[in-house]
Amino acid sequence: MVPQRICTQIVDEHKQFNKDIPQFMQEVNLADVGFSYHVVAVLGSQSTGKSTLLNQLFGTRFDVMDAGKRQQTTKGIWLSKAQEAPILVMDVEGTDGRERGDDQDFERKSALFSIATSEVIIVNMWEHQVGLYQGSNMVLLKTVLEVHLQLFHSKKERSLLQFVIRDYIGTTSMENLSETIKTDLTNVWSSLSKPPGLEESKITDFFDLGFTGLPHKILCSEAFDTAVDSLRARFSNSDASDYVFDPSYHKRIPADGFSLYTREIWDTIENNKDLDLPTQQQLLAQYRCDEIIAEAMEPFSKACSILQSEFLPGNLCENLSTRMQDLYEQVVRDYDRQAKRYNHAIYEKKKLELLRTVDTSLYVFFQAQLNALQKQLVSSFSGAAEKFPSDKSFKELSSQEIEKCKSRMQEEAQTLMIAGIEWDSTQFLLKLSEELENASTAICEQKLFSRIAEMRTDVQTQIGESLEIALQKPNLKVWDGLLDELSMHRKQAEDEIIRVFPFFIDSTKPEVTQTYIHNFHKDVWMAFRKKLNVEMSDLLLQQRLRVYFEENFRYDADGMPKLFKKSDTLDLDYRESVSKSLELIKVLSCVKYSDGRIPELGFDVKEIDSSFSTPNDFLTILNRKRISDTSVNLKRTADLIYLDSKRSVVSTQTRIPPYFWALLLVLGWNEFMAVIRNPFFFMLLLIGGSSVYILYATGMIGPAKVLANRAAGGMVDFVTEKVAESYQDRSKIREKSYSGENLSEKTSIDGDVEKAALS
Ligand SMILES: Nc1nc2c(ncn2[C@@H]2O[C@H](COP(=O)(O)OP(=O)(O)OP(=O)(O)O)[C@@H](O)[C@H]2O)c(=O)[nH]1
Repeated sequence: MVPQRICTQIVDEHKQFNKDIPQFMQEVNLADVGFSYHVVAVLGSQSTGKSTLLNQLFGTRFDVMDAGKRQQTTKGIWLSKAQEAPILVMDVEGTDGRERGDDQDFERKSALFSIATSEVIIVNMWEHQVGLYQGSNMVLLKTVLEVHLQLFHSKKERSLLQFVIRDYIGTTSMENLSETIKTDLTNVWSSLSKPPGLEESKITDFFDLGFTGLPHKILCSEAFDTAVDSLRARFSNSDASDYVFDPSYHKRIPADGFSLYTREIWDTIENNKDLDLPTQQQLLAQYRCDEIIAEAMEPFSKACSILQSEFLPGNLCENLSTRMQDLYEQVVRDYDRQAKRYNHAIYEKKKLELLRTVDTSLYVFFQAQLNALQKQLVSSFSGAAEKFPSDKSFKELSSQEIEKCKSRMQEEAQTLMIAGIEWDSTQFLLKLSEELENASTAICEQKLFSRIAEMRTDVQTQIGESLEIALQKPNLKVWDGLLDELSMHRKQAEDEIIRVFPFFIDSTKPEVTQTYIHNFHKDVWMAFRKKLNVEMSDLLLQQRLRVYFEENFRYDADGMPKLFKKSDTLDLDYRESVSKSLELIKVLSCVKYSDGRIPELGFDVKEIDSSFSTPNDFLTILNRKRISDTSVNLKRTADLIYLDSKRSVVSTQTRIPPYFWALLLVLGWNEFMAVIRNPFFFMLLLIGGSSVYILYATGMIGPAKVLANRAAGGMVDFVTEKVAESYQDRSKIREKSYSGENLSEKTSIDGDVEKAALS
């Protein structure tokens, strides 16, 4: 354990203030006692037993002069703590010291310092000094009191001047001695130059005066001890009637500010400035309050950092309200505990500053929490709004949901409010409201758009299919049906929009609905027009025109294929079909009714393209050049088809003339009848016919033909070989017989070979 330091030099003999006083205050356990301490100082001539008295009175251990010498012991101002009471005791260098000669600067400054900082000033003097102007320190007191009066008149602080008469013999009563001192003091006081308004003031307006006599310490030691004991009781027993520490004497400087306060006073005295104690106290209060705020803010800032680290972006922090309240209360408690003792106005002012800082720090969390909540509420609102039933008013459901979200926000803001701080949550509510409205509008529009897009897709799909079907087999009234169908779909969609809109949009604004209908018409028409461009591409158009031409040229009204027997019929049909096809090109070139009416678009074509001046421009598919090109191409295609048909007619007429069939019947009549009448041939014909039919029915006619061809080929080879062999044999016989052959035999063989070969 560190031994308690008994005393320290608060101001050394070189007038330097000790910087270790705060540490000293800690060591003597006075740093945290607040106002519960007292300050006593002793003034008096050198070697008048001041230190001896203090040591015996308060249990201090100030240096005491060796009895054999007569020289100064106490240098500067020493500070110690009374052994059994929270009293700071200052032992001040004696006045009139020969060591300093005529330099009275230090004794004046130390005396001023003692009066400015102490509640009780013990003025130590020998009995024989009483009545002496110099010896009783009256000169010093005059100077000190004059300055004191200048400084204290506004504050009206009081102190006790406790005169201790040493070596009091008792021959002169204490009353007489005290009266003498009072008279001297009054004289001194009256001779002071007083500040304006204090001309009539008395010394007793500022000082209480006390007088005590102490017997000779060495000669009457017992009496001395008894007198000191009774004097000590006056310093320690707060219940005693003559207790010296009247509350009005206290300088109202908390113990933790004692060092700073006394240093400031010493600096001011040392620099010969006017000692403005109230200002000093305010400065001290400001300084200390700032220090206390810094101390209180340290744990607060740490706790805020921890809290901040727990604050994940977008997430709500649990128990935030309680934690903020705790932080707030803690920092205020920490501040109040120490700062409350200082100048009240400064304390209040600094507290406001502290609260502002705390407010700003905590407001960040308040803001973050409400922002996170806002995000969550907007997100949950969007989720709920997406699922709103489509048969109920979106606006109504949305308003209800928005109100719920706002109430939740209000509730949270209220919960986060800290007692002592007023935060305005209006802006958060407004922002939330705005975000929710935006989200609501966006979802509403998106739902509406998707509903309209659905309708548009339906219409486009249906009309697209119809268009494809119609153009696959076009006719001269191809647009009539399509336009009627388009008109019907548009009407249905329009009715649906009028039915659905009030669920989403304020029904009191019909112009909004009309805008949507208008746009819908435009979109459908544009999609229809786009589809037309695809379906009326050159390739598809040529194909379709060719089909149309062929339909007219090669098929009759019932859809049956025509059999051209005469060229003149073919020519007539060709001319008619070409004419119809050219007319179809004209019909297809522009989307309008067959009676020439232009369909109602429902919008201005300039909205689509400013180059369009009339609906006709928008509805025209084939311009004049395309009509011309398409007509030329069609003519070429038609010509080819015509030539093909013509060739077919000619070949049919030239290949098998009808008389051939008649001749065949006449010439082959007998053979035909012979086959019919002969059962064997008839059976053979029947079997052969059936076989051919079966082969035909089973699709084996092809393979059978191949087999037959191969078999026939093999047979021909075989017969050819045999005939060749036979010719070789006969040549040999001819060579042998040389003669004996006749012409008739040769002719007969040749005929056989030829037959065989032929067969
Ligand atoms: N006659 C007399 N002498 C005393 C008394 N008390 C102390 N002394 C003696 O006076 C001398 C000075 O005592 P200190 O207590 O050192 O006096 P001081 O006033 O503190 O001296 P400085 O600090 O040097 O001014 C010592 O030798 C003491 O023994 C007393 O009551 N009467």
